Amino acid sequence: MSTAAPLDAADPLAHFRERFVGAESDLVYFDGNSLGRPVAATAGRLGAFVRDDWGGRLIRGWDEQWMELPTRLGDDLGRICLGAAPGQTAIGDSTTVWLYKLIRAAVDHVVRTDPARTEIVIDTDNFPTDRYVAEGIAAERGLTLRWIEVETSAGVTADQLREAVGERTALVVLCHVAYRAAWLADAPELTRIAHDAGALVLWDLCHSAGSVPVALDGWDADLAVGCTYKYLNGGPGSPAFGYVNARLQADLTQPIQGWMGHADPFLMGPGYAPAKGMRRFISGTPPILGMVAMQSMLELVEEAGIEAIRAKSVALTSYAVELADTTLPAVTLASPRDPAQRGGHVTLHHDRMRAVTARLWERDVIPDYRDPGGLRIGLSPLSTSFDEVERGLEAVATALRETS
Ligand SMILES: Cc1ncc(COP(=O)(O)O)c(C=O)c1O
Ligand SMILES: Nc1c(O)cccc1C(=O)C[C@H](N)C(=O)O
Repeated sequence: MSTAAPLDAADPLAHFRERFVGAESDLVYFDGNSLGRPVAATAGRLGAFVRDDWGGRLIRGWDEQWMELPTRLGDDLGRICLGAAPGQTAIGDSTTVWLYKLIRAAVDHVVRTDPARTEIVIDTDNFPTDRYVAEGIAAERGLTLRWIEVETSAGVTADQLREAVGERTALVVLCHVAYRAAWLADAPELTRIAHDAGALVLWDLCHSAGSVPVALDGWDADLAVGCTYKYLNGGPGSPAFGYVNARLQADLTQPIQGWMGHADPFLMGPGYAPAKGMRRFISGTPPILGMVAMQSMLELVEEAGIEAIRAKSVALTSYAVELADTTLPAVTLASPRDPAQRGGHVTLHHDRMRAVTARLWERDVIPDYRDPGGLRIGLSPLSTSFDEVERGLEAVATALRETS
């Protein structure tokens, strides 16, 4: 007997599902934490943009609205998902490029004011691009990386960070939700620890923006980055966002000083002079087309409310854990059992999960696989039903049996 049906019947957000492309099909989508489904309204919105804005306004669109879109939409994102007051968030580039710009800007500022601060603290299970960018900047600026060793099923704890930071620390780079195990960091506490040591902290919000409430101003975070193609459903390669706390903006110089970050881009004068505020962190022409789709999702997130979205996310991941416990005895949970320590996905471990994932994809059940032996179940709260979770875990049980 289905245990999902009463959960779907009682779910106050269940009706949002029909507002996504493909939700009517039998496909089970467990990868909303890698690429969110399109919002149905996006097709019309893109068509209207091509016809009316791009096609109708042509280059006038820049003066009329596009120049301001990176910061206007950034403010919307800040209000709806990030707990960030206006003037601190901008959209553009990729997460990787934002990481480069903001890490470089931060360490240069700290080293300028205190040359003894020559270390970037980062954990071994941080997302590869974060680690690689930090390595590159350390080599470029003669800094050292101090690694916090983290198990693949956990994240950085307060004790670990306290031990790692000190008088040498310039910057701490952390993920709010770990990409492998979904460990949810205690961001306010970890931010406080970094600040007590005199360091700045950068939060990677890729796996939390749109799924887990974030309070950048409340945490007193310094910097943050994140993508918009996961829980913000902006589409493949949609532009990322960067946040710089207002109290730091005037002190930071970002390294890609392009014309769009200039105080007066159309002056086209001889030297670079950075714009005031968040605009100085923009480099080249903003990717306007790439910002169209995420607007549909931001509207849905605002309508549902990020706290209600988190409540559904906790219910979905808890249901997945419960089904795994009862129907997959050979599988171990690689994510925190306590929902307060878990983000929006659940990782189940078994040595055969790579083969299981391949089988599932052939059957229109789409999780993803991350070494070592992790089947990742990403549950996008507005587009995922409990029924989908139940059918997906039944398919995992079948595939595990077949591969034994
Ligand atoms: C935590 C985290 N940081 C960064 C990225 C990727 O950055 P980019 O969009 O630049 O590829 C991802 C996912 O791809 C991620 O999960
Ligand atoms: N960004 C991705 C891509 O361009 C291709 C394939 C997957 C991705 C992802 O988003 C992976 C994801 N960030 C992860 O947590 O593993």
